[in-house]
Formats: sequence, C-alpha cells, structure tokens
Amino acid sequence: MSPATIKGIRALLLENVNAAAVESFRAAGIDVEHHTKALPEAELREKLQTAHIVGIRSKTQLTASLIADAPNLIAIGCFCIGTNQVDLEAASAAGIAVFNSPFSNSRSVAELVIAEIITLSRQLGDRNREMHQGVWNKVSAQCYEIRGKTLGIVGYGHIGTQLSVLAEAMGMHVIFYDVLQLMPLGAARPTASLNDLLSRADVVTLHVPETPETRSLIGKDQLEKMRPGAFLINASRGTVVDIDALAVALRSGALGGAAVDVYPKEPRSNGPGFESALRDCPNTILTPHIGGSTEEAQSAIGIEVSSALLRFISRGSSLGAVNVPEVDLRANGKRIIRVLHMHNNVPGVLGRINEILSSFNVEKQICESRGALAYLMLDLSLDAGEAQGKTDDEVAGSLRQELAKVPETIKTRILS
Ligand SMILES: NC(=O)C1=CN([C@@H]2O[C@H](COP(=O)(O)OP(=O)(O)OC[C@H]3O[C@@H](n4cnc5c(N)ncnc54)[C@H](O)[C@@H]3O)[C@@H](O)[C@H]2O)C=CC1
Ligand SMILES: O=C(O)C(=O)COP(=O)(O)O
Repeated sequence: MSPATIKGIRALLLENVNAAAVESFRAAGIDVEHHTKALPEAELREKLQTAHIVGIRSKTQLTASLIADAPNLIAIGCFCIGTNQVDLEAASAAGIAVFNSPFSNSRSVAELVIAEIITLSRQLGDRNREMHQGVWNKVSAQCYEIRGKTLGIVGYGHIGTQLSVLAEAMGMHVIFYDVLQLMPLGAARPTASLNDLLSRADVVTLHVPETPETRSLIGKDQLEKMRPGAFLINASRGTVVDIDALAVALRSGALGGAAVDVYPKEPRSNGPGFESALRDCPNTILTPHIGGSTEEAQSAIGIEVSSALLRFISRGSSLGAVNVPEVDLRANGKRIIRVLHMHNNVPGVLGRINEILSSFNVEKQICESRGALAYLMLDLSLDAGEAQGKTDDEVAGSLRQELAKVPETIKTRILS
C-alpha cells in the first residue's frame, strides 16, 4: 500500500506515550498530537472528533459514549497491558480495533514486586522514613529473610509466572491460584482455592486483570483469612482490593504490611493532593502506579503498539488486536486495491458483498469473525476485470458507495 494510505491520518497520544511511538508515527507521515497527561473528558471528547488513532495508557477511560462520539476513529492503542479502561464492546460495535502490549512491562512489574517483598520483610519503608526524620531505630523484631517463606501469587499469567521464577531463585516457596488450570513453573504449586492460598502464604501478591469477577476480590473476609502478620501486595488494579478494609487490617496489626501501586481512583497528573486511607499505615509502601514504568518497558511498548497500529492503518492487518478478528493478507507485488470491511456477523453478508464484486478480479480474500463482528479483507486486481482502465480513486469511490448499501456494514476502508 502506498504512503497515500497514511496521508491525513491524525494520532492523538495521551499520558506521555513513549517517544519511540511518536517517532515511528511521524516517520510514517502521521500527524501526531502528543500530551504528557490524561485529558479531562470534555477536552478528550472534542479532540476525538478529528483523531483517527488514539494512544492511551491505563488512566484514560474510553467509554461507550466517547467512542460513539469519535466519528473518524479507526484504532485505539493501549500503550500498556490492561485494556479494562476501554469499552471493548463499544469499540467492536463501531469497528474500531484495539491493540495493547501484552507483556512488554511484565518483567518490570515482577522486579518491583521482588523489591517490595524484601522491603516489607525488612520494614525498609518505615526505617527509611525514620532516618529522614533524624531517628535512628535499629531493630530486628519482626524483620525477616525471604528465604524459605511462602509467596502466594493470585493470577498466574505473564507477570505471575515471571515473579514465580524470580522468587524461587531467591529461595521462596511459591504457591499460586488462578481460575485457569496452568502449568506450574519450577517447584511452584497451584492451590485448590483462593482461601487455601490466603491461609498458607506469608506474602500474597495480586496479578489479575480488572474484571467484574476480580472487583473487591480481596475484602474484609479474605484479609481475615490471611496469616497473622502476612503481607499483601497489589500491583494489578485498584478495584481488586477493598482499600478501607486493608487500612483497618494494617492499623490493627492483623497484617504485617502492604505494598500498593494501584488505586480505585488515581490522579490524572503528577503533583500533590493524593488521598488514601492507606496513607501513614504502618509498614505500608505506596507507589504511584509505576509497576510498568521503566525506560526498557516504555520504549518496548512504544515500538510494539505503534507498529501494530501502523500495520492496521496501512495494511488493515489486525494481528494482535484484542477485540476484532485477526486478519492479514500478504501483498503479492501486483497492482491491487485492498478492501477492508467490518460488518455484523450474520448470514448472507458475504454473498451480498461478492455480488457487488462479481465483475472485479479478486486476487485474495479472507474473512474472520469474533462474536458479533466480522472482518473481511480482500485484494482486487487493478489490471483485470471492472477495474481495468480506471484510476484507483474511481474504483475506490464506486466500491465505497456500493458497500455502504450493504445494511450490515459497520466500517469500510479502501487502501490503494
Ligand atoms: N502496576 C502496573 O503498572 C501494571 C499492572 N498490570 C496489571 O496486571 C494485570 C495482570 O497482568 P498479566 O500478568 O500480564 O495478565 P495475564 O492476562 O497474563 O494474567 C492474568 C491471570 O489472571 C488470571 N485470572 C483472571 N481472573 C482471575 C480470578 N478471578 N482469580 C484468579 N485468577 C484470575 C487469568 O486466568 C490469568 O492467568 C493486568 O491486567 C494489569 O491490570 C499490568 C502491567 C503493569
Ligand atoms: O500495563 C498496565 O496495565 C499498567 O497498569 C501500566 O499502566 P501505565 O502504562 O503505567 O499507565
């Protein structure tokens, strides 16, 4: 496909999406607007009027109402792992592909959690604060090695498994709980239930996605099932833990400490004013959602997600999308135009489309469906059939008109 496919494409990048992404978009000829923060909803709504691509991280909530109000939007890039901040159903219904980076920051999160396990076991947060206040407090009571202790991992996915390997290398016993049956790494062992894990682990760490099932997964009842003096770590999503119940457990001494990186409500930008019931709790490490915030992770994510978006914009390839069917065709060097047609997945649509195309020479075509959405990609030869002797624009224009008459059409793009 020619650079003309990219011409006029506007990308709105928020939340300080890495410079690697900005550079690769600009190098491809895309007009980029880059913001270091998340935008207030009204400003975001206005900017989405003209954007073809929006790039966000974990903070920006792309609701059904915002998506419905974004007439030109073709693709959403989540420059992070989580996609819970996007209404994926609304995006699919509008034929908008959503991409993320499924594992580029997993190692960064796992390393942070290792640091936190030791920090909590040695009460480093409290000692550090005391020293900065000029207080020398040399104690060994309730300070422990991590060797031989049991780490309970809830959610044994990309991050949970990385952590499992690192923790075992440091002499910990690893147990895990996951809703899926998964292969244990090393000597790690699954537990029969979440309660079983909570009652056996010295350190419980959460690595589940935000879903209706994980909301308040750890509340008062679950905290009460944890061992006396155990530690809780949450670097998944803020909604997974009942923060008030956790603060009570910490202040009463039922738990020995906690490390929390994510919160039910997070500020839109850096600066003072952070409020939480966890502030000033004993042996409690609070970090501002920095689990994936390393130079390595951010540049890898910038490259990975921008490449996926560029492939989708320039060739229609949806490989790696989290919500639309995965479709791709290799170009064969001939003069073609590519038709990309997203439609409702009901019987008879392909028949109607093929009727429209009957006088053209179809080089290749592929159609995949995912739930209610189907995605058709096809290449038409410009050197044969109806297209012969016509310009790309003429062929594209008439096809666009005809395809718009197919009632199940959601979105059509024609690349030449
Ligand atoms: N603090 C930070 O900066 C970061 C936070 N995250 C968060 O961490 C989450 C996990 O990341 P990954 O390990 O990459 O995800 P993943 O999808 O590879 O693994 C998640 C695991 O949780 C399991 N799971 C789902 N629901 C469960 C439940 N109710 N109980 C037990 N297990 C359940 C899944 O079966 C899966 O094995 C992300 O969804 C994201 O929200 C991710 C990266 C950075
Ligand atoms: O990757 C994720 O899901 C994260 O939570 C990291 O989010 P961030 O890119 O730091 O806003």
